[in-house]
Amino acid sequence: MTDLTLTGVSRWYGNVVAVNDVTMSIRPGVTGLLGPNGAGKSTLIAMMAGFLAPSAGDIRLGEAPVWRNVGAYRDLGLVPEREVSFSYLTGRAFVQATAELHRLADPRAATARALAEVDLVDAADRPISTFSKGMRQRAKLASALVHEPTVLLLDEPFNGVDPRQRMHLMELLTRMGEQGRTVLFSSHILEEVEQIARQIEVVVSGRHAASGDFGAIRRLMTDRPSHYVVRSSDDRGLASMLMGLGGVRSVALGRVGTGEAITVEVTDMGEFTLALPRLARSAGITVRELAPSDESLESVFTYLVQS
Ligand SMILES: Nc1ncnc2c1ncn2[C@@H]1O[C@H](COP(=O)(O)OP(=O)(O)OP(=O)(O)O)[C@@H](O)[C@H]1O
Repeated sequence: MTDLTLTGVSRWYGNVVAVNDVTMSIRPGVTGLLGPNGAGKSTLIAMMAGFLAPSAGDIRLGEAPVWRNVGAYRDLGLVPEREVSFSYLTGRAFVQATAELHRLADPRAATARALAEVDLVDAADRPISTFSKGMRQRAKLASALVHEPTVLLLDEPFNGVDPRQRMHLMELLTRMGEQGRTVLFSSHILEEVEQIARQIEVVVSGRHAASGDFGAIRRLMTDRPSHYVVRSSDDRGLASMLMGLGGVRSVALGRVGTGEAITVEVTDMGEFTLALPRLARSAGITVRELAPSDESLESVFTYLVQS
């Protein structure tokens, strides 16, 4: 019942394909949705929460579709990235308004329980405008939890939150996962995801690029050969030298995109990206471009090692 299943989900805005044919399952426990800015994380989360219709494909909570299904909304809680618009409200009034919107039997009691759950009881009667960023995130979390959803979706919950509050928020999410909830949060920072997510789903350029625990994703990235496109002041000279370089499996010269370039298949990208500039410099060749040649796991790996 608490599994969220996405099948062939795409979403486009005019000509922009924000999410491209994503199929994945989110299970109980904490899952991290990792990807660089603009990867499509917010769009995916809005669709999973039933706030945005997929342009194609299907999202289900258990057996039930989430789009236009009031029953599914009762099981879903969303912590959006944007700030609370009504920050003149107290934390309590804000959370209670959500409880009333859900038509809960006892909105006051539900509000008190949600505020206690996120540790916001002492500050609950202050306006949200006086809260720190971390406290505002917790107020949004209380509002998302007030109807006790089984699935909790959080869009960049750690953005701008100071380290102490971040730890606090991480503990809260871990606890929610341990309670058997399905918790999914997005982030563009690997170490955040690594710290609390049992499962990591990587999205890059709208595509589902990798899935697994942190170790599995690392292995996936490093075990397979990667392809690079290299452009330089002397492609022919550089290509012949690259053939003798450790970790290089094949070298080809030819047309790539709008011009000539070297395409290199490497088995050890770490060694290759260190050795290439040295080799070029020793021969007086200028490297103009070094880029992964496709949009899939290579670029994810480049992204992962950069962050
Ligand atoms: N309402 C919209 N209209 C047009 N394009 C949009 C809209 N919302 C998102 N996009 C585009 O869709 C792509 C994915 O955006 P999205 O916000 O889902 O990514 P993201 O991974 O959440 O990024 P960020 O971390 O920067 O918020 C981007 O290219 C973005 O510019």
